[in-house]
Amino acid sequence: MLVAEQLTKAYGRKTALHEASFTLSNGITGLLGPNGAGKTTLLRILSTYHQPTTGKLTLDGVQWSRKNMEHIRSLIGYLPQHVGLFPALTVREYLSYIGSMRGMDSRLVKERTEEVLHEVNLADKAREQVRSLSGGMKQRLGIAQAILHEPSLLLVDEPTAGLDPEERIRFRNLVKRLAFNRAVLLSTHITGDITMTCDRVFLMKQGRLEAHEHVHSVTGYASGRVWGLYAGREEYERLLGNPALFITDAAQQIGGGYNLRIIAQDEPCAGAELVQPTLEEGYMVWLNGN
Ligand SMILES: Nc1ncnc2c1ncn2[C@@H]1O[C@H](COP(=O)(O)OP(=O)(O)OP(=O)(O)O)[C@@H](O)[C@H]1O
Repeated sequence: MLVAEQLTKAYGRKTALHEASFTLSNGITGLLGPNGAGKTTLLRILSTYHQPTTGKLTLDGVQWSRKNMEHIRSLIGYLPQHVGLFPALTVREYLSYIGSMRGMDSRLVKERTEEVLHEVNLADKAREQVRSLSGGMKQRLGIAQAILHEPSLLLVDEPTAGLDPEERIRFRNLVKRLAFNRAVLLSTHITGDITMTCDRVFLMKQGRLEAHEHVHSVTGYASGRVWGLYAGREEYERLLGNPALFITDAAQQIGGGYNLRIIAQDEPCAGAELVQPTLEEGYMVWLNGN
């Protein structure tokens, strides 16, 4: 378990993270926030890449310090937004290289390489060059390098951006499986990834972190404010022009009309009915401070 107390990070005069306190236990915690909210800063601190300006971190009972950083690093796996994958190596060579760079025993590297190749479903690609892999396979190889040393904390930064739907689902299931016996922090802009995989959610805005024990409590921000309505083209256009409304979905129906979902304080027009909000709608209400 990771315990963070009052973590702050300043880049010169810019405070990118303000006194964040939270715990991470087994399972997946989603990290959601707009561009510039401080998500990558937080992940870089937790991956030991950056030092916090102030604050305290404890992982599996061990308090972080310069002296025990090597031990702490052995407990953490990190898949950054852009992972350097050495295109000319084969998949197996790449994992062996990462293992030896981490100072793992060579027999253990061999053993773990075969295990993780199966875990991420790349065993049949072991002899292929990294450059020949698809985007989704590269992301799975990124996860393989992150779990090679069996970390208890796995940090994943925007893993499914750019993946096709099948690879996205495959990736979600992989991370879900990995979270049975470790804590995973998953930063993403895709609310669907969080709804499908996460137990808890951290919301971040302007460097401030708000921890939610359940995805439902974020959804709750939009409770009583999301309206469903079937509208014809003209009415849809009229509603689009109303700045007090926020249309979150407009699925076109076979008859030519639209099934709209609208965030609004009050009934946006006659016939609209309150509907169950989604995580995305709860997040939008939270983000705009309503
Ligand atoms: N090395 C740095 N030096 C100065 N400011 C930085 C540095 N890294 C990040 N920042 C600033 O800190 C803030 C948080 O940035 P960060 O990259 O952590 O946000 P983010 O939530 O990950 O954004 P995105 O979703 O766009 O990746 C931003 O205002 C950014 O400009």
